[in-house]
Amino acid sequence: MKVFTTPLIRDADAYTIRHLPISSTDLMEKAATACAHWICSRFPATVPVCVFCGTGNNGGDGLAVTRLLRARGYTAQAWLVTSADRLSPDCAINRERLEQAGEGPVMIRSATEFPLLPAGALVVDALLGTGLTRPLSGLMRDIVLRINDLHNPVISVDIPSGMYADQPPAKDGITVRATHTLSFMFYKLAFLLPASAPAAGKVTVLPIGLHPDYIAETPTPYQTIDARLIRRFYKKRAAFSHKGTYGHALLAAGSFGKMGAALLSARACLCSGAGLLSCRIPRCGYIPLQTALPEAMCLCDEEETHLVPGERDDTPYQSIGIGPGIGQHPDTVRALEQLLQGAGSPVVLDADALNILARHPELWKHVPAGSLLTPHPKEFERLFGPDADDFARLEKMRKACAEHSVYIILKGHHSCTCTPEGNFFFNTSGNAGMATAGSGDTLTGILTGLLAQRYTPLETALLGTYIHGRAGDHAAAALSPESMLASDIIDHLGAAFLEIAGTDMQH
Ligand SMILES: NC(=O)C1=CN([C@@H]2O[C@H](COP(=O)(O)OP(=O)(O)OC[C@H]3O[C@@H](n4cnc5c(N)ncnc54)[C@H](O)[C@@H]3O)[C@@H](O)[C@H]2O)[C@@H](O)CC1
Ligand SMILES: [K+]
Repeated sequence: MKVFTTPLIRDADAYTIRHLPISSTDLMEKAATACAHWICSRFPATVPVCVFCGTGNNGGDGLAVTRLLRARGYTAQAWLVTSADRLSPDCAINRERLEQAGEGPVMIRSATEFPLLPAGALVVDALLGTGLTRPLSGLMRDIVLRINDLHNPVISVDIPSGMYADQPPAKDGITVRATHTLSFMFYKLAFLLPASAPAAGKVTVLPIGLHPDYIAETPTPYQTIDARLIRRFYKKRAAFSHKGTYGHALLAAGSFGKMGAALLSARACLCSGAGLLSCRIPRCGYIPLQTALPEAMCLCDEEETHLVPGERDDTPYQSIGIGPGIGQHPDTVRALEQLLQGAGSPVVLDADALNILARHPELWKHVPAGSLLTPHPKEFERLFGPDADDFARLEKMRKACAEHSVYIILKGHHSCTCTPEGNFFFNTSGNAGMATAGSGDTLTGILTGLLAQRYTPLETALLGTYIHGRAGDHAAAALSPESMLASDIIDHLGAAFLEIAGTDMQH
Protein backbone atom coordinates (compact mmCIF):
# COMPACT_ATOMS: atom_id res chain seq x y z
CA MET A 1 0.00 0.00 0.00
CA LYS A 2 1.37 3.39 -0.96
CA VAL A 3 2.20 5.87 1.80
CA PHE A 4 1.66 9.49 0.77
CA THR A 5 2.95 12.65 2.42
CA THR A 6 0.44 15.32 3.54
CA PRO A 7 0.83 17.50 0.39
CA LEU A 8 0.08 14.44 -1.77
CA ILE A 9 -2.92 13.48 0.40
CA ARG A 10 -4.24 17.00 -0.12
CA ASP A 11 -3.69 16.63 -3.88
CA ALA A 12 -5.51 13.28 -3.81
CA ASP A 13 -8.34 15.02 -2.00
CA ALA A 14 -8.53 17.86 -4.54
CA TYR A 15 -8.22 15.44 -7.49
CA THR A 16 -11.08 13.33 -6.11
CA ILE A 17 -13.29 16.38 -5.59
CA ARG A 18 -12.60 17.50 -9.21
CA HIS A 19 -12.78 14.17 -11.01
CA LEU A 20 -15.35 11.98 -9.26
CA PRO A 21 -16.82 14.61 -8.81
CA ILE A 22 -17.80 14.97 -5.17
CA SER A 23 -18.11 18.00 -2.89
CA SER A 24 -15.61 18.40 -0.05
CA THR A 25 -18.55 18.23 2.40
CA ASP A 26 -19.63 14.88 0.97
CA LEU A 27 -16.06 13.61 1.16
CA MET A 28 -16.01 14.60 4.83
CA GLU A 29 -19.31 12.76 5.28
CA LYS A 30 -17.75 9.62 3.77
CA ALA A 31 -14.75 9.88 6.10
CA ALA A 32 -16.99 10.43 9.13
CA THR A 33 -19.28 7.56 8.08
CA ALA A 34 -16.27 5.23 7.91
CA CYS A 35 -15.23 6.30 11.44
CA ALA A 36 -18.76 5.96 12.85
CA HIS A 37 -19.14 2.55 11.25
CA TRP A 38 -15.82 1.42 12.76
CA ILE A 39 -16.87 2.64 16.24
CA CYS A 40 -20.31 0.98 15.96
CA SER A 41 -18.75 -2.33 14.98
CA ARG A 42 -16.56 -2.34 18.12
CA PHE A 43 -18.43 -0.48 20.85
CA PRO A 44 -22.07 -1.08 21.83
CA ALA A 45 -24.52 1.86 21.82
CA THR A 46 -24.49 1.78 25.63
CA VAL A 47 -20.96 3.27 25.63
CA PRO A 48 -21.12 7.08 25.85
CA VAL A 49 -18.95 8.81 23.25
CA CYS A 50 -17.19 12.13 23.96
CA VAL A 51 -15.85 13.85 20.85
CA PHE A 52 -13.29 16.67 21.13
CA CYS A 53 -13.22 18.79 18.00
CA GLY A 54 -10.97 21.53 16.61
CA THR A 55 -11.99 24.23 14.16
CA GLY A 56 -10.44 22.73 10.98
CA ASN A 57 -11.59 19.82 8.87
CA ASN A 58 -10.44 17.29 11.48
CA GLY A 59 -12.89 18.97 13.84
CA GLY A 60 -15.50 18.83 11.06
CA ASP A 61 -15.00 15.06 10.90
CA GLY A 62 -15.57 14.88 14.67
CA LEU A 63 -18.80 16.88 14.51
CA ALA A 64 -20.08 14.66 11.69
CA VAL A 65 -19.12 11.51 13.62
CA THR A 66 -21.12 12.81 16.64
CA ARG A 67 -24.22 13.31 14.47
CA LEU A 68 -23.87 9.92 12.77
CA LEU A 69 -23.43 8.10 16.08
CA ARG A 70 -26.49 9.80 17.56
CA ALA A 71 -28.49 8.71 14.51
CA ARG A 72 -27.48 5.12 15.37
CA GLY A 73 -28.69 5.43 18.93
CA TYR A 74 -25.45 6.37 20.73
CA THR A 75 -25.21 9.02 23.43
CA ALA A 76 -22.60 11.18 21.72
CA GLN A 77 -21.56 14.67 22.78
CA ALA A 78 -19.19 17.04 20.96
CA TRP A 79 -16.99 19.74 22.49
CA LEU A 80 -15.55 22.42 20.22
CA VAL A 81 -12.18 23.67 21.45
CA THR A 82 -11.55 27.17 20.22
CA SER A 83 -10.23 30.50 21.33
CA ALA A 84 -11.75 32.18 18.23
CA ASP A 85 -14.94 31.52 16.27
CA ARG A 86 -13.40 30.95 12.81
CA LEU A 87 -14.25 27.49 11.57
CA SER A 88 -13.22 25.90 8.25
CA PRO A 89 -16.22 25.94 5.85
CA ASP A 90 -16.88 22.20 6.18
CA CYS A 91 -16.45 22.35 9.95
CA ALA A 92 -19.00 25.19 10.06
CA ILE A 93 -21.44 23.19 7.90
CA ASN A 94 -21.13 20.22 10.24
CA ARG A 95 -21.64 22.36 13.34
CA GLU A 96 -24.87 23.59 11.77
CA ARG A 97 -25.94 20.06 10.84
CA LEU A 98 -25.31 18.89 14.39
CA GLU A 99 -27.31 21.79 15.81
CA GLN A 100 -30.16 21.05 13.39
CA ALA A 101 -30.13 17.40 14.39
CA GLY A 102 -30.66 18.30 18.04
CA GLU A 103 -27.84 19.57 20.17
CA GLY A 104 -24.76 21.46 18.90
CA PRO A 105 -21.24 21.24 20.36
CA VAL A 106 -20.38 22.65 23.77
CA MET A 107 -17.69 25.33 23.51
CA ILE A 108 -14.43 24.98 25.44
CA ARG A 109 -12.60 28.31 25.65
CA SER A 110 -10.38 27.55 28.63
CA ALA A 111 -8.92 24.40 30.14
CA THR A 112 -11.11 24.83 33.23
CA GLU A 113 -14.11 24.06 31.02
CA PHE A 114 -12.83 20.54 30.31
CA PRO A 115 -15.79 18.31 31.18
CA LEU A 116 -16.11 15.49 33.67
CA LEU A 117 -16.63 12.49 31.44
CA PRO A 118 -19.24 9.79 32.08
CA ALA A 119 -17.81 6.53 33.41
CA GLY A 120 -16.51 4.20 30.71
CA ALA A 121 -16.82 6.83 27.98
CA LEU A 122 -15.07 6.45 24.66
CA VAL A 123 -13.04 9.55 23.78
CA VAL A 124 -12.75 10.63 20.15
CA ASP A 125 -9.88 12.98 19.33
CA ALA A 126 -10.77 15.24 16.40
CA LEU A 127 -8.86 18.31 17.54
CA LEU A 128 -6.22 18.57 14.85
CA GLY A 129 -5.38 16.50 11.79
CA THR A 130 -2.86 16.83 9.03
CA GLY A 131 -3.24 20.62 9.10
CA LEU A 132 -0.89 20.86 12.11
CA THR A 133 1.60 23.65 11.42
CA ARG A 134 3.24 24.21 14.80
CA PRO A 135 3.70 22.47 18.14
CA LEU A 136 0.69 22.56 20.42
CA SER A 137 0.54 25.50 22.82
CA GLY A 138 -1.98 27.35 24.98
CA LEU A 139 -5.52 26.00 25.16
CA MET A 140 -4.96 23.17 22.66
CA ARG A 141 -1.95 21.90 24.63
CA ASP A 142 -3.88 22.05 27.90
CA ILE A 143 -6.77 20.06 26.44
CA VAL A 144 -4.45 17.41 25.03
CA LEU A 145 -2.76 17.09 28.42
CA ARG A 146 -6.20 16.60 30.01
CA ILE A 147 -7.08 13.92 27.44
CA ASN A 148 -3.77 12.15 28.09
CA ASP A 149 -4.53 12.12 31.83
CA LEU A 150 -7.72 10.12 31.26
CA HIS A 151 -7.82 6.37 31.54
CA ASN A 152 -10.47 6.00 28.84
CA PRO A 153 -9.86 4.50 25.40
CA VAL A 154 -8.99 7.28 22.94
CA ILE A 155 -9.71 7.01 19.21
CA SER A 156 -7.82 9.57 17.12
CA VAL A 157 -9.45 10.63 13.87
CA ASP A 158 -6.94 10.50 10.99
CA ILE A 159 -3.88 11.22 13.20
CA PRO A 160 -3.33 11.87 16.91
CA SER A 161 -3.68 15.62 17.48
CA GLY A 162 -0.27 17.24 17.74
CA MET A 163 1.53 14.59 15.67
CA TYR A 164 3.28 15.66 12.46
CA ALA A 165 2.62 13.21 9.65
CA ASP A 166 5.89 13.75 7.77
CA GLN A 167 8.38 15.25 10.15
CA PRO A 168 9.92 14.33 13.49
CA PRO A 169 8.12 15.28 16.70
CA ALA A 170 9.02 18.76 17.93
CA LYS A 171 11.32 18.91 20.95
CA ASP A 172 9.07 19.20 24.02
CA GLY A 173 6.07 18.87 21.67
CA ILE A 174 3.10 16.89 22.93
CA THR A 175 0.56 14.80 21.12
CA VAL A 176 -2.58 12.85 22.02
CA ARG A 177 -1.64 9.31 23.03
CA ALA A 178 -4.25 7.29 21.21
CA THR A 179 -5.37 3.75 21.85
CA HIS A 180 -6.35 3.51 18.22
CA THR A 181 -5.96 5.76 15.19
CA LEU A 182 -8.35 5.69 12.23
CA SER A 183 -6.22 6.94 9.35
CA PHE A 184 -8.00 7.97 6.17
CA MET A 185 -7.02 5.98 3.09
CA PHE A 186 -3.27 5.69 3.84
CA TYR A 187 -0.74 5.11 6.58
CA LYS A 188 1.13 8.26 7.52
CA LEU A 189 4.90 8.03 7.61
CA ALA A 190 4.85 8.96 11.31
CA PHE A 191 2.89 5.75 12.09
CA LEU A 192 5.79 3.68 10.76
CA LEU A 193 8.68 5.37 12.58
CA PRO A 194 9.69 4.55 16.15
CA ALA A 195 9.80 8.08 17.63
CA SER A 196 6.19 8.91 16.76
CA ALA A 197 4.41 5.59 16.10
CA PRO A 198 3.70 4.54 19.72
CA ALA A 199 1.41 7.56 20.27
CA ALA A 200 -0.82 6.40 17.41
CA GLY A 201 -1.64 3.11 19.16
CA LYS A 202 -3.10 0.53 16.83
CA VAL A 203 -3.57 2.01 13.37
CA THR A 204 -6.47 1.12 11.08
CA VAL A 205 -6.57 2.50 7.56
CA LEU A 206 -10.14 3.37 6.54
CA PRO A 207 -10.98 3.69 2.84
CA ILE A 208 -12.88 6.90 2.09
CA GLY A 209 -13.08 6.62 -1.69
CA LEU A 210 -10.22 8.86 -2.84
CA HIS A 211 -9.80 8.56 -6.60
CA PRO A 212 -8.05 5.27 -7.60
CA ASP A 213 -6.44 6.89 -10.68
CA TYR A 214 -4.64 9.41 -8.53
CA ILE A 215 -3.43 6.69 -6.18
CA ALA A 216 -2.26 4.43 -9.02
CA GLU A 217 -0.51 7.14 -11.01
CA THR A 218 1.16 9.18 -8.29
CA PRO A 219 4.66 8.00 -7.44
CA THR A 220 5.86 7.88 -3.85
CA PRO A 221 9.06 6.40 -2.44
CA TYR A 222 7.15 4.98 0.54
CA GLN A 223 5.07 1.80 0.69
CA THR A 224 3.90 -0.69 3.27
CA ILE A 225 4.39 -4.42 2.77
CA ASP A 226 1.20 -6.43 2.97
CA ALA A 227 -0.14 -9.77 1.73
CA ARG A 228 -1.38 -8.25 -1.55
CA LEU A 229 2.08 -6.98 -2.45
CA ILE A 230 3.66 -10.32 -1.53
CA ARG A 231 1.19 -12.38 -3.59
CA ARG A 232 2.23 -10.45 -6.72
CA PHE A 233 5.54 -12.29 -6.84
CA TYR A 234 5.24 -15.27 -4.45
CA LYS A 235 6.15 -18.44 -6.39
CA LYS A 236 4.29 -21.65 -5.69
CA ARG A 237 6.45 -24.76 -5.95
CA ALA A 238 6.14 -26.54 -9.26
CA ALA A 239 5.01 -30.18 -9.27
CA PHE A 240 7.89 -31.39 -11.45
CA SER A 241 10.69 -29.82 -9.46
CA HIS A 242 13.62 -31.20 -7.48
CA LYS A 243 15.84 -29.88 -4.74
CA GLY A 244 18.16 -28.25 -7.29
CA THR A 245 15.25 -26.09 -8.44
CA TYR A 246 15.27 -24.35 -5.07
CA GLY A 247 18.94 -23.56 -4.84
CA HIS A 248 21.94 -24.40 -2.74
CA ALA A 249 22.43 -21.96 0.15
CA LEU A 250 25.56 -21.44 2.22
CA LEU A 251 25.43 -20.09 5.76
CA ALA A 252 28.63 -18.94 7.43
CA ALA A 253 27.70 -18.74 11.08
CA GLY A 254 28.56 -19.55 14.67
CA SER A 255 31.49 -19.50 17.06
CA PHE A 256 32.20 -21.14 20.41
CA GLY A 257 29.24 -20.32 22.68
CA LYS A 258 27.14 -18.99 19.80
CA MET A 259 26.35 -22.10 17.79
CA GLY A 260 22.68 -21.52 18.59
CA ALA A 261 22.70 -18.57 16.19
CA ALA A 262 24.00 -20.84 13.44
CA LEU A 263 21.41 -23.49 14.21
CA LEU A 264 18.51 -21.02 14.23
CA SER A 265 19.47 -19.42 10.94
CA ALA A 266 20.12 -22.82 9.36
CA ARG A 267 16.72 -24.20 10.36
CA ALA A 268 14.98 -21.02 9.23
CA CYS A 269 16.78 -21.24 5.89
CA LEU A 270 15.60 -24.80 5.23
CA CYS A 271 12.10 -24.08 6.55
CA SER A 272 11.86 -21.22 4.04
CA GLY A 273 12.27 -23.59 1.14
CA ALA A 274 15.97 -23.72 0.18
CA GLY A 275 16.72 -26.94 -1.74
CA LEU A 276 20.09 -27.60 -0.11
CA LEU A 277 21.97 -25.99 2.73
CA SER A 278 25.65 -26.11 3.61
CA CYS A 279 26.79 -24.58 6.88
CA ARG A 280 30.27 -23.19 7.20
CA ILE A 281 30.97 -23.43 10.93
CA PRO A 282 33.89 -23.74 13.34
CA ARG A 283 34.75 -27.27 14.42
CA CYS A 284 33.02 -26.98 17.83
CA GLY A 285 29.67 -26.76 16.07
CA TYR A 286 29.91 -29.99 14.10
CA ILE A 287 28.19 -32.41 16.48
CA PRO A 288 25.44 -30.05 17.71
CA LEU A 289 24.53 -28.92 14.20
CA GLN A 290 24.57 -32.37 12.61
CA THR A 291 22.55 -33.76 15.50
CA ALA A 292 19.96 -31.01 15.70
CA LEU A 293 19.58 -30.46 11.97
CA PRO A 294 20.38 -33.58 9.94
CA GLU A 295 18.97 -31.94 6.80
CA ALA A 296 21.92 -29.51 6.67
CA MET A 297 25.44 -30.31 5.42
CA CYS A 298 28.43 -29.11 7.42
CA LEU A 299 31.67 -27.61 6.19
CA CYS A 300 33.88 -27.44 9.26
CA ASP A 301 36.70 -24.93 9.47
CA GLU A 302 40.12 -26.03 10.73
CA GLU A 303 39.74 -23.88 13.82
CA GLU A 304 37.79 -25.11 16.86
CA THR A 305 36.20 -21.89 18.09
CA HIS A 306 35.70 -19.42 15.21
CA LEU A 307 35.58 -19.07 11.44
CA VAL A 308 38.92 -18.78 9.66
CA PRO A 309 39.82 -18.38 5.97
CA GLY A 310 39.70 -21.75 4.27
CA GLU A 311 40.48 -23.39 0.98
CA ARG A 312 38.83 -22.05 -2.15
CA ASP A 313 35.26 -23.28 -2.41
CA ASP A 314 34.04 -23.36 -6.01
CA THR A 315 30.53 -24.63 -5.24
CA PRO A 316 28.07 -22.45 -7.18
CA TYR A 317 25.88 -21.38 -4.23
CA GLN A 318 22.71 -19.52 -5.16
CA SER A 319 22.91 -17.55 -1.92
CA ILE A 320 25.30 -16.93 0.95
CA GLY A 321 24.29 -15.68 4.39
CA ILE A 322 27.06 -14.51 6.70
CA GLY A 323 27.08 -13.29 10.24
CA PRO A 324 24.93 -14.94 12.92
CA GLY A 325 27.14 -15.63 15.92
CA ILE A 326 30.47 -15.39 14.06
CA GLY A 327 32.19 -12.99 16.50
CA GLN A 328 34.88 -10.58 15.41
CA HIS A 329 38.12 -12.53 15.74
CA PRO A 330 40.84 -11.19 13.35
CA ASP A 331 40.80 -14.58 11.53
CA THR A 332 37.04 -14.22 11.09
CA VAL A 333 37.55 -10.78 9.55
CA ARG A 334 39.76 -12.43 6.94
CA ALA A 335 37.24 -15.25 6.51
CA LEU A 336 34.53 -12.67 5.82
CA GLU A 337 36.78 -10.95 3.29
CA GLN A 338 37.41 -14.27 1.54
CA LEU A 339 33.70 -15.13 1.44
CA LEU A 340 32.80 -11.72 0.03
CA GLN A 341 35.52 -11.89 -2.60
CA GLY A 342 34.38 -15.32 -3.72
CA ALA A 343 30.65 -14.57 -3.67
CA GLY A 344 30.02 -13.11 -7.13
CA SER A 345 26.30 -12.59 -6.44
CA PRO A 346 24.27 -10.85 -3.69
CA VAL A 347 24.86 -12.04 -0.12
CA VAL A 348 22.98 -11.56 3.16
CA LEU A 349 25.01 -9.83 5.87
CA ASP A 350 23.91 -9.73 9.48
CA ALA A 351 25.09 -9.33 13.06
CA ASP A 352 28.87 -9.59 13.45
CA ALA A 353 29.38 -9.46 9.67
CA LEU A 354 27.94 -5.93 9.93
CA ASN A 355 29.99 -5.09 13.01
CA ILE A 356 33.13 -6.22 11.18
CA LEU A 357 32.13 -4.11 8.18
CA ALA A 358 31.69 -1.10 10.47
CA ARG A 359 35.23 -1.57 11.85
CA HIS A 360 36.76 -2.43 8.48
CA PRO A 361 35.17 -0.11 5.91
CA GLU A 362 37.81 -1.26 3.38
CA LEU A 363 35.70 -4.44 3.04
CA TRP A 364 32.82 -2.49 1.48
CA LYS A 365 34.46 -2.78 -1.94
CA HIS A 366 33.98 -6.57 -1.80
CA VAL A 367 30.26 -6.47 -0.92
CA PRO A 368 28.47 -7.62 -4.11
CA ALA A 369 25.90 -5.24 -5.61
CA GLY A 370 22.36 -6.18 -4.62
CA SER A 371 23.40 -7.62 -1.25
CA LEU A 372 21.03 -7.47 1.72
CA LEU A 373 22.19 -5.97 5.01
CA THR A 374 20.00 -6.48 8.07
CA PRO A 375 21.15 -4.13 10.86
CA HIS A 376 19.16 -3.36 13.98
CA PRO A 377 19.33 0.35 14.92
CA LYS A 378 22.53 -0.03 16.97
CA GLU A 379 24.30 -1.90 14.17
CA PHE A 380 23.09 0.72 11.71
CA GLU A 381 24.58 3.41 13.93
CA ARG A 382 27.90 1.54 14.08
CA LEU A 383 27.94 1.35 10.29
CA PHE A 384 26.81 4.84 9.41
CA GLY A 385 26.92 6.97 12.58
CA PRO A 386 24.17 8.43 14.79
CA ASP A 387 21.17 10.42 13.53
CA ALA A 388 19.21 13.33 14.92
CA ASP A 389 15.84 11.65 14.24
CA ASP A 390 14.00 8.96 12.26
CA PHE A 391 13.73 11.11 9.15
CA ALA A 392 17.47 11.88 9.13
CA ARG A 393 18.03 8.13 9.42
CA LEU A 394 15.83 7.42 6.40
CA GLU A 395 17.87 9.91 4.41
CA LYS A 396 21.10 8.28 5.56
CA MET A 397 19.76 4.86 4.55
CA ARG A 398 18.84 6.20 1.14
CA LYS A 399 22.36 7.56 0.57
CA ALA A 400 24.10 4.40 1.84
CA CYS A 401 21.98 2.09 -0.34
CA ALA A 402 22.66 4.22 -3.42
CA GLU A 403 26.39 4.53 -2.71
CA HIS A 404 26.96 0.80 -2.13
CA SER A 405 24.17 -0.54 -4.40
CA VAL A 406 22.75 -2.61 -1.54
CA TYR A 407 19.43 -3.18 0.20
CA ILE A 408 19.29 -2.29 3.88
CA ILE A 409 16.63 -3.85 6.08
CA LEU A 410 16.56 -1.73 9.23
CA LYS A 411 15.01 -4.03 11.81
CA GLY A 412 12.34 -2.74 14.18
CA HIS A 413 8.62 -2.88 14.83
CA HIS A 414 8.05 -1.85 11.20
CA SER A 415 11.26 -3.17 9.66
CA CYS A 416 12.14 -0.87 6.79
CA THR A 417 13.74 -2.03 3.55
CA CYS A 418 15.52 0.68 1.55
CA THR A 419 16.51 -0.03 -2.05
CA PRO A 420 19.46 1.30 -4.07
CA GLU A 421 16.90 3.40 -6.01
CA GLY A 422 15.78 5.11 -2.81
CA ASN A 423 12.44 3.38 -2.24
CA PHE A 424 11.29 2.43 1.26
CA PHE A 425 9.10 -0.54 2.18
CA PHE A 426 7.75 -0.76 5.74
CA ASN A 427 6.73 -4.15 7.04
CA THR A 428 3.33 -4.41 8.73
CA SER A 429 3.46 -7.92 10.18
CA GLY A 430 5.07 -8.98 13.45
CA ASN A 431 4.71 -8.19 17.14
CA ALA A 432 6.64 -7.33 20.28
CA GLY A 433 7.08 -11.03 21.13
CA MET A 434 9.66 -11.11 18.34
CA ALA A 435 11.96 -8.88 20.38
CA THR A 436 13.69 -12.02 21.67
CA ALA A 437 17.12 -13.65 21.39
CA GLY A 438 17.73 -15.22 17.99
CA SER A 439 14.85 -13.53 16.17
CA GLY A 440 17.33 -11.74 13.87
CA ASP A 441 19.17 -15.00 13.17
CA THR A 442 15.92 -16.53 11.92
CA LEU A 443 15.42 -13.57 9.57
CA THR A 444 18.92 -14.06 8.14
CA GLY A 445 18.14 -17.73 7.54
CA ILE A 446 14.83 -16.92 5.87
CA LEU A 447 16.43 -14.33 3.58
CA THR A 448 19.25 -16.71 2.63
CA GLY A 449 16.69 -19.43 1.89
CA LEU A 450 14.57 -17.17 -0.32
CA LEU A 451 17.55 -15.78 -2.22
CA ALA A 452 18.60 -19.39 -2.92
CA GLN A 453 15.20 -19.93 -4.57
CA ARG A 454 16.01 -17.16 -7.02
CA TYR A 455 13.77 -14.50 -5.65
CA THR A 456 15.33 -11.14 -6.53
CA PRO A 457 17.00 -9.30 -3.64
CA LEU A 458 14.02 -6.93 -3.38
CA GLU A 459 11.49 -9.78 -3.42
CA THR A 460 13.63 -11.58 -0.85
CA ALA A 461 13.61 -8.54 1.46
CA LEU A 462 9.85 -8.01 1.16
CA LEU A 463 8.76 -11.64 1.41
CA GLY A 464 11.40 -12.36 4.06
CA THR A 465 10.44 -9.57 6.45
CA TYR A 466 6.72 -10.15 5.90
CA ILE A 467 6.80 -13.92 6.41
CA HIS A 468 9.12 -13.58 9.42
CA GLY A 469 6.55 -11.23 10.97
CA ARG A 470 3.55 -13.42 10.13
CA ALA A 471 5.29 -16.50 11.54
CA GLY A 472 5.90 -14.41 14.67
CA ASP A 473 2.22 -13.44 14.77
CA HIS A 474 1.17 -17.09 14.58
CA ALA A 475 3.69 -17.97 17.32
CA ALA A 476 2.41 -15.15 19.56
CA ALA A 477 -1.20 -16.22 19.02
CA ALA A 478 -0.35 -19.79 20.00
CA LEU A 479 2.08 -19.11 22.85
CA SER A 480 1.79 -15.43 23.90
CA PRO A 481 4.31 -12.71 23.03
CA GLU A 482 6.09 -13.32 26.36
CA SER A 483 6.65 -17.05 25.99
CA MET A 484 7.46 -17.37 22.30
CA LEU A 485 11.08 -18.03 21.35
CA ALA A 486 12.95 -17.55 18.09
CA SER A 487 12.60 -21.28 17.39
CA ASP A 488 8.80 -20.86 17.69
CA ILE A 489 8.98 -18.32 14.86
CA ILE A 490 10.60 -21.04 12.72
CA ASP A 491 7.99 -23.59 13.84
CA HIS A 492 5.25 -21.25 12.59
CA LEU A 493 6.82 -20.45 9.22
CA GLY A 494 4.65 -23.17 7.71
CA ALA A 495 1.44 -21.44 8.81
CA ALA A 496 2.71 -18.18 7.35
CA PHE A 497 3.56 -19.76 3.98
CA LEU A 498 0.18 -21.50 3.83
CA GLU A 499 -1.52 -18.18 4.44
CA ILE A 500 0.31 -16.57 1.53
CA ALA A 501 -0.15 -19.56 -0.77
CA GLY A 502 -3.92 -19.37 -0.26
CA THR A 503 -6.54 -21.97 0.49
CA ASP A 504 -5.84 -24.28 -2.45
CA MET A 505 -2.49 -25.23 -0.83
CA GLN A 506 -4.15 -26.20 2.40
CA HIS A 507 -5.96 -29.23 1.02
N1 LIG B 1 -7.59 14.34 2.82
C1 LIG B 1 -8.53 13.55 3.17
O1 LIG B 1 -8.45 12.45 2.82
C2 LIG B 1 -9.64 14.06 4.02
C3 LIG B 1 -9.32 14.78 5.14
N2 LIG B 1 -10.22 15.15 6.04
C4 LIG B 1 -9.79 15.75 7.32
O2 LIG B 1 -9.16 16.97 7.14
C5 LIG B 1 -8.05 17.05 8.03
C6 LIG B 1 -7.17 18.15 7.62
O3 LIG B 1 -7.94 19.31 7.79
P1 LIG B 1 -7.34 20.76 7.85
O4 LIG B 1 -6.40 20.94 6.73
O5 LIG B 1 -8.49 21.69 7.97
O6 LIG B 1 -6.46 20.75 9.15
P2 LIG B 1 -6.77 20.49 10.69
O7 LIG B 1 -8.18 20.14 10.94
O8 LIG B 1 -5.73 19.58 11.12
O9 LIG B 1 -6.54 21.91 11.41
C7 LIG B 1 -6.22 23.02 10.73
C8 LIG B 1 -6.39 24.26 11.59
O10 LIG B 1 -5.63 24.16 12.77
C9 LIG B 1 -4.72 25.25 12.87
N3 LIG B 1 -3.52 24.76 13.54
C10 LIG B 1 -2.43 24.21 13.00
N4 LIG B 1 -1.53 23.89 13.98
C11 LIG B 1 -2.11 24.25 15.15
C12 LIG B 1 -1.71 24.17 16.50
N5 LIG B 1 -0.53 23.68 16.84
N6 LIG B 1 -2.53 24.62 17.47
C13 LIG B 1 -3.73 25.13 17.15
N7 LIG B 1 -4.19 25.24 15.88
C14 LIG B 1 -3.38 24.81 14.89
C15 LIG B 1 -4.48 25.67 11.45
O11 LIG B 1 -4.05 26.99 11.41
C16 LIG B 1 -5.87 25.47 10.85
O12 LIG B 1 -6.70 26.54 11.12
C17 LIG B 1 -7.52 15.64 7.99
O13 LIG B 1 -6.63 15.34 9.03
C18 LIG B 1 -8.80 14.85 8.05
O14 LIG B 1 -9.19 14.68 9.38
C19 LIG B 1 -11.61 14.68 5.89
O15 LIG B 1 -12.48 15.61 6.36
C20 LIG B 1 -12.00 14.42 4.47
C21 LIG B 1 -11.02 13.72 3.64
K1 LIG C 1 -6.98 14.05 15.40
